[in-house]
Amino acid sequence: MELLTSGQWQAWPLVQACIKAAFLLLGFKMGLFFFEGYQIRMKFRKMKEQGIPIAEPHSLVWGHLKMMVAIRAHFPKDAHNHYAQIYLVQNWQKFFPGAEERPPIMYFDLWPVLEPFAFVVDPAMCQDIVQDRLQPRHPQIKHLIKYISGARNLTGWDQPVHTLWRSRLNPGFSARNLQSHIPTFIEEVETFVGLLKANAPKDGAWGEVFQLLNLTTNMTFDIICRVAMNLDTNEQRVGPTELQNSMRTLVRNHVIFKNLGTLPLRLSPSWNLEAWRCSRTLRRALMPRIQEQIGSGEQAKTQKTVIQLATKEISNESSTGGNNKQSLPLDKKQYSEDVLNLMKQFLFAGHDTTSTTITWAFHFLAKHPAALEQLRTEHTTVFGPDPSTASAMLTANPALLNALPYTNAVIKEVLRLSPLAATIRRGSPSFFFTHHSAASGTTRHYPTDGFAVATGTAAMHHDPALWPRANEFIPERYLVSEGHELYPVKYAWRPFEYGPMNCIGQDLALMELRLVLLLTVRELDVETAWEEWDALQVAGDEKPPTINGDRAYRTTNGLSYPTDELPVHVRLRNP
Ligand code: HEM
Repeated sequence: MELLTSGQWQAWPLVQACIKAAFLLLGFKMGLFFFEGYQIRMKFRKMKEQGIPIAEPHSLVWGHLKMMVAIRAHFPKDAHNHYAQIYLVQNWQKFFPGAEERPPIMYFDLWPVLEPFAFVVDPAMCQDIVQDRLQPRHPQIKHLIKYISGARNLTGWDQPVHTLWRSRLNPGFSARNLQSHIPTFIEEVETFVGLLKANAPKDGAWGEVFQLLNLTTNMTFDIICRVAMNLDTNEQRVGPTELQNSMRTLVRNHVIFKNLGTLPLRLSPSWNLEAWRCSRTLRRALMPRIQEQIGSGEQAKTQKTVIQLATKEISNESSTGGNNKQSLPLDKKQYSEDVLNLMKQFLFAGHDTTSTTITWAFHFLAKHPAALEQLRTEHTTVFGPDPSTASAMLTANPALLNALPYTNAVIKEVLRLSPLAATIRRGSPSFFFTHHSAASGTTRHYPTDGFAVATGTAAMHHDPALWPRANEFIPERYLVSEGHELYPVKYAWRPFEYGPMNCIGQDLALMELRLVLLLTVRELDVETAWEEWDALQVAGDEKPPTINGDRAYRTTNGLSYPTDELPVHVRLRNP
């Protein structure tokens, strides 16, 4: 007993010292944390003193946090942050009193929630950072995909590894290879049209309301699985499979920034377990097919998959000794792991994006009957009056899909008004933007050191200085000649970004969109059906939220799903 007491007594100073050290360490860390915050606030002050436009109000305590909260209060809680960007660019005079023109960059001090952000809203300056003086992606954008695809993927790699992998993967996404997949596209889109028709009564009346995003997602998932690795999961008929469920769980819950707000999630064991479980399901479903496809690199004669073509590129690199391509020594196990990560990235980027855009296309067309009529007229002119012959004509002559200028213009306008993504690049001490102001005749340098530099695509796409009648749906913008007031400013349209890290899947997405419109709009009317939908929801006194009077707005769900995944009803046009 005595021994125990004396043992406790001896240990006590050590325990005390440890507690003291822990408190000291915590205090030191807290000190560093607040010092970092103070430095950031002061940096903004200094920039303002140097004449760089800084949005107001900027306070020493809150930075721009209060301003952002006030802007967000204009919109429903689940509205995408694109609306805050658009609000800023359309009301810039409020935030930059005294400025002669809309600043080309908007700097935001959101510490401690996010690191300092620089939103570039000038198309030429965006080009500078993504193309002319290409800067690497910022860790935040790499973090977005981390829980789906790890660190080794096209978003994770910097130069020169990125360049090498792009050259291996580009053939699979080339227009030529995609054309060879036209029969696959047609088959999947016809299934989609069949499922839409199943929701339309035979007598030409409107059918029951349903959520369109579910059908578009199944279709785009089927297409990307087949094009990338010849995997036919048949989500449209038998889905959602475990594979798609796991991918959708990851997209819904695990595509997050690394910031203070997401810290509780990132520390949560159940959240991490969910990510791990989904990744395990994806590996089990995809790896056997990947290994099979790597082994059959040379075999497929027509309709080559992305994996087969990448493997072929690699064998060409080895046979030419890797020459000027900075080829990496190929470790087969590592190669399969890299391909797995890439396939997960393609499945993610290749289904959610296009499916969301398709829902927006139907939304805008339903609201603009004149544009819808013109679209139908173009399809009839090119493919003849009988809609049921379009698929056969296209199979015989895939180039017809490129002969639809109005359809293209509609898709471009949909992507302008509802862009999905942008890029974030790393700022650096040596990278300054230079901008000449036509209003003041002055040239100014804008710093990027310590900033996450984002292209403000949603803001630019709605900027009245770049797009006359910016909020209106006008496909004709892309059809007028240079000199016309609607003629687009160069590089102002950037839904797929530009430069060596632009969207690898843009041709695939555009083909899917064209084909869906071609095979749908002459067969069916697709209309949003909010009244029916709202009547089915749990009744409450609160009126459902809207933006600019519209029930359909971009939400924070997925990449920017429309509200309630766009409830629609459909009817046959030729019952
Ligand atoms: C409407 C549809 C789509 C939109 C709006 C879109 C948009 C974008 C944007 C803006 C980027 C650039 C991000 C950055 O620079 O950080 C990007 C990159 C990427 N997209 Fe898409 N995308 C679409 C469809 C697709 C499809 C169908 C695929 C198919 C696999 C795909 C795969 C990718 C990949 C892999 C990257 C990274 C490219 C690289 O780093 O080299 N996307 N996309």
